[in-house]
Amino acid sequence: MNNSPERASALQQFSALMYKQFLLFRKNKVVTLFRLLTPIVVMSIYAITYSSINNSSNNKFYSDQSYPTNFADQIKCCDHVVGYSYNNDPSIPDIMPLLAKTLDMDISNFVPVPQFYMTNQTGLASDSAFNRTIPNFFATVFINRVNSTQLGYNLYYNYTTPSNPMLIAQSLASYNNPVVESYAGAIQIAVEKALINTLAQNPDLQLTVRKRAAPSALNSNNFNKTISLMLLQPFAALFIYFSLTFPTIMFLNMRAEESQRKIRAYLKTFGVYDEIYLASWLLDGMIGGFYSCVVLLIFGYACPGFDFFTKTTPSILFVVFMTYSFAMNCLCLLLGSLLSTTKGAVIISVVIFTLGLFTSIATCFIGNLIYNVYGNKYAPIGAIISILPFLNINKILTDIATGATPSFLNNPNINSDSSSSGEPAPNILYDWGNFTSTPIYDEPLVKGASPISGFASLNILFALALLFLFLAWYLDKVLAGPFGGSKRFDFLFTSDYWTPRHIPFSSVDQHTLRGNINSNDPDIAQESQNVTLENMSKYALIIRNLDKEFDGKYAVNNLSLAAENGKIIALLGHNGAGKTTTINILTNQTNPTSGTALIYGYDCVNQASSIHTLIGYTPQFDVNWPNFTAREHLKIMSSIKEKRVNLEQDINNILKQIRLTSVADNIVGSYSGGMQRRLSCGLALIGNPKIIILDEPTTGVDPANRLYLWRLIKSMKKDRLVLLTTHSMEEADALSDKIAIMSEGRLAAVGTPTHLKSRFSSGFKLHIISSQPDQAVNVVRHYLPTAIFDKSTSNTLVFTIQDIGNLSNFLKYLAQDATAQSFISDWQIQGTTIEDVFLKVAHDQKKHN
Ligand SMILES: Nc1ncnc2c1ncn2[C@@H]1O[C@H](COP(=O)(O)OP(=O)(O)OP(=O)(O)O)[C@@H](O)[C@H]1O
Repeated sequence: MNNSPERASALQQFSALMYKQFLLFRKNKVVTLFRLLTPIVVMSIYAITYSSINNSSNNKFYSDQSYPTNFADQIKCCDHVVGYSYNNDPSIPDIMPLLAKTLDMDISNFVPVPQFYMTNQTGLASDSAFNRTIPNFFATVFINRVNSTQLGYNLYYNYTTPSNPMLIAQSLASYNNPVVESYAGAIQIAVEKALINTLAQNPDLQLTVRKRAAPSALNSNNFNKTISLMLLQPFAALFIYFSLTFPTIMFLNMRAEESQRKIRAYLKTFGVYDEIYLASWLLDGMIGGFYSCVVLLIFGYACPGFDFFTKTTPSILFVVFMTYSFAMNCLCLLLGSLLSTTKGAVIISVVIFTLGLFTSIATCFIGNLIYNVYGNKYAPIGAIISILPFLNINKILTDIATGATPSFLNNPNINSDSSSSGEPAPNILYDWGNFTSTPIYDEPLVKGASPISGFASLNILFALALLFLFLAWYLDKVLAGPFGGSKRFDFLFTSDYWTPRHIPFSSVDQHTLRGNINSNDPDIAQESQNVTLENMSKYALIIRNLDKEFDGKYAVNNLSLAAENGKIIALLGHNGAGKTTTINILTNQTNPTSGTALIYGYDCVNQASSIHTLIGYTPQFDVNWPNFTAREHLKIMSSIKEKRVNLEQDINNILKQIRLTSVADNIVGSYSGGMQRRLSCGLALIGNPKIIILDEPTTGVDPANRLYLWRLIKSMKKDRLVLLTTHSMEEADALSDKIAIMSEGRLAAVGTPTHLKSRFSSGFKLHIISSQPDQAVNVVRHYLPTAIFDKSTSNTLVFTIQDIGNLSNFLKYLAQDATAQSFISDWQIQGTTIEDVFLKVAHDQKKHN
């Protein structure tokens, strides 16, 4: 074919498919938001949780609360408010008035308690302050002189004071009642002031007291670190798993949706390279993976509490995250080749995610106990973990977490050493050396196991990713799609795959003609003879002895057919007659069991790449992306199909032909059924194909749109062959130059509409509407004695007239005789229709079988 369009290059197809991925990203807002926001939201939750736990260790209460002063009024529950006791140092009694003054209280509220409690403070705490077996105090102060320059004191207070309603309410609120403690804090400060004034021997000495975090075990140097380690070690890996896995699950659903909408199969008819199709999805997934990886690293290094990141060599994390993303994307592509529905994808997604999540949670809690599954009696579990990426990642994350954030949960030695020695902790605890060695674990807990290094697990992950990718590619070619099977399962071992066979015309003639089942039918016998070498150049389409068997049943049975350029050929047949299967063979969506189909001399099986540029195809159903516009559809499909020169101009021409120019930039989901059908026909026009195949182009279309489509189809046949299937006999009659009727996969009749009508003509049909049917029958019998009475419905009578010899006399009678007009109100004579031919052929076939 000199003027056949040039197939699009792999690069052009790739950029067209990436444009499609970009549109999916831009237009599927919900999925895109999930993919973009998941890592941000998940890591934010971690960071917020971390900082709130971390901040809670700073003592909020002591740092910003101001203390009350008028104690006497407020602590009415207590008889004496403050009890005190002191040893015999004479200066100590002077402290109490100072104390009362600072607290703005009457000295009568200060009551001495027996010396006994001074030596048995535990007893005092329980008896006085808590059980109140002695007069009711809010607080009790014990003061004693340690030496000439030091005064010591103890303060006990009661935070369950019951008789004051205010305090009851407060004490119910919490054990460490902050309000009660604020009074105690005020008393403490007052005691400190009084002691200092006493020691300084200056009662007027002004002191400013700053409240700082209370000395507490909670504020030891180690605490923040311990909390963060406790938190990080068990849960950081879980958050990372979630951030990396969830977006790939969304990715799987997008890919499955393309199969469900049959877009994948449709793209094949445009000649898309399978490898390019997979590559476009893979790149999309990897961009998503890279994005998640960057978000994780930004959070890890920018937010406090991510020792998992800051103590690990960054390149390890980058490589791990990207490899996992690669493996998951490849797994999703494999599942995408296996699954044909989004429902299936959702079910698989839930299983994957739940399994991975449980494993992640389990590894967070059991820590390095997970290593028990390597090399001892649990080894089969280890093998399963290794071959499923969403489980394997949890093992790798545990390797890193154990090394980078050694908490006491997993590795008490490392933790306690670094905190108590006072030496600064090293910046990186987990480097490539650690990553390539056996992970750190507790010997007693991991007995008899030999855990593989994180790097070894990563290698397994990578190798599996490659295997998944290969299987995705292989199954995409081999598995039965919506139009039947594609390649043989052993196609890789056939020479045709590696060195495609170009069938020369001459070889076709050497095929032995098999006797057609209807070979005694002259038209069919002639059709079989047409497909010979001499006639080969005359025909655009040659189908010769074509068979397609599904599970032992022939969908196409020994079909031979030829059609010329510049014509419309209609394939008719009942449901299941084999029309669509024939089309699927011609469009290289399924392989024939035997036989040959040639389009302009190119073999539909072995020269698929040429076939795809020669044909334009409209499937039985509208295949489209509902969120894309007509212009976007045409742009993508054009760039996939042929080498582009004037893309915009060609698109505008097609839009004009299918009358969608004014709505070209509206999304296809908003189109009516007729408009979508027009777009499907427009997609068949892409690349000025030499043969256009339309599978039921007007099914479900309203009369106005159907008329328009008829005009379009008629205009399509200029300089090309149009092959259409239809269930509308009227359509076949109006449009086609040749009709082939199929029955049970076989050719049952073939010829021009006129030829078929005359060959299968059963005569003319006479329809009479009469108020006196009996009289009408008598009149017909009189004028047309050979007419056969077919049927009567209500007052309509139908006759078949084979001998038209006396017809003119009868017509004269009907037109001129007044009596005739008195009981025959209307009449019509109709020639044989294609519907009559079809029914006759079907009837004959039934008889024959
Ligand atoms: N992938 C397949 N697997 C098994 N059987 C199939 C497959 N595709 C088609 N068939 C069978 O082959 C026969 C022909 O089907 P085909 O779809 O070609 O008929 P058709 O003439 O196009 O029917 P319709 O007018 O309903 O579209 C039917 O019996 C059908 O069930």
